[in-house]
Amino acid sequence: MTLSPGAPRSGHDDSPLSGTFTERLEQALAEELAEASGNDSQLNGEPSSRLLAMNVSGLIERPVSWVALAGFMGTGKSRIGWELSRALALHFVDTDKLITRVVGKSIPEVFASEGEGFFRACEGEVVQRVTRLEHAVVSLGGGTFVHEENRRVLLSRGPVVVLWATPETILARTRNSDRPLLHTPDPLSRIEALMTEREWAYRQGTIHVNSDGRPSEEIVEEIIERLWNYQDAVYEGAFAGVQDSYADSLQEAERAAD
Ligand SMILES: Nc1ncnc2c1ncn2[C@@H]1O[C@H](COP(=O)(O)OP(=O)(O)OP(=O)(O)O)[C@@H](O)[C@H]1O
Ligand SMILES: O=C(O)C1=C[C@@H](O)[C@@H](O)[C@H](O)C1
Ligand SMILES: [Mg+2]
Repeated sequence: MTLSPGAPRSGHDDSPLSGTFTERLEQALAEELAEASGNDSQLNGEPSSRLLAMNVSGLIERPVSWVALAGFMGTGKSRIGWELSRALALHFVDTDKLITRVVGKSIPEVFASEGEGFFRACEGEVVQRVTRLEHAVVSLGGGTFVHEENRRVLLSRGPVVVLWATPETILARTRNSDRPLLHTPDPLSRIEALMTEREWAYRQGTIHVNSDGRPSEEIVEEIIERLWNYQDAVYEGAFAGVQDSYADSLQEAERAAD
């Protein structure tokens, strides 16, 4: 192992990056944000919906300025997250991509050479960092939200949208891909077993959206609508809280005057 999250790097490796994990993370994050903000080509030539958040008067109106996407592999976190970030005119960060940039290896290579534990430690560091960002859509890895501390940090930062799909859809979307946990002779059974193991954790998300058999634009639209509802509820709750404390202080003042 040439790099440990949170600790100085030792030895030599072939990555163009250098320094401690934290330094490399900062550099990778800067590169990632710069690349994503200047690059709409990930939409495969489709017109950018980047300005959807801008109303006729030119003001940006969005329900939230930070949101994370969680869920099982292949539910569409990376793709939908990117499209959502364009629609809300927010930065986009994909934690899997960020880790591969920091470590200088693909995810299967990291699993093979450093082990899954190392990858999970990287995820923990990255979660701590991306929850300090402003104006961002953060797409997580499939296992990130399963870890309790990650869940706690993410849910205290902002809404976490969980995408869902059936095992069959997940299999179709991840077939021939490089997800190391699905490198098995019977990936469908592996997906079903992992899903059963993890479902309770995904259920802790703020908003749940089905991604099965639906075009990405429809999913993005539903997420935005649900985020507006979420924001309304947050405001109403906060306003009710203000009203409650105002009523309490009035009662207190009345009692004091008696
Ligand atoms: N709504 C959709 N309809 C059709 N294909 C989709 C949809 N959403 C995602 N895909 C495709 O499915 C594949 C997997 O999607 P994506 O990489 O976004 O999943 P993910 O949730 O980020 O997976 P991982 O947890 O492994 O990172 C990609 O090829 C993507 O283009
Ligand atoms: O579900 C998981 O545990 C994973 C999902 C991917 O996003 C990657 O983070 C990695 O392949 C592990
Ligand atoms: Mg992804």
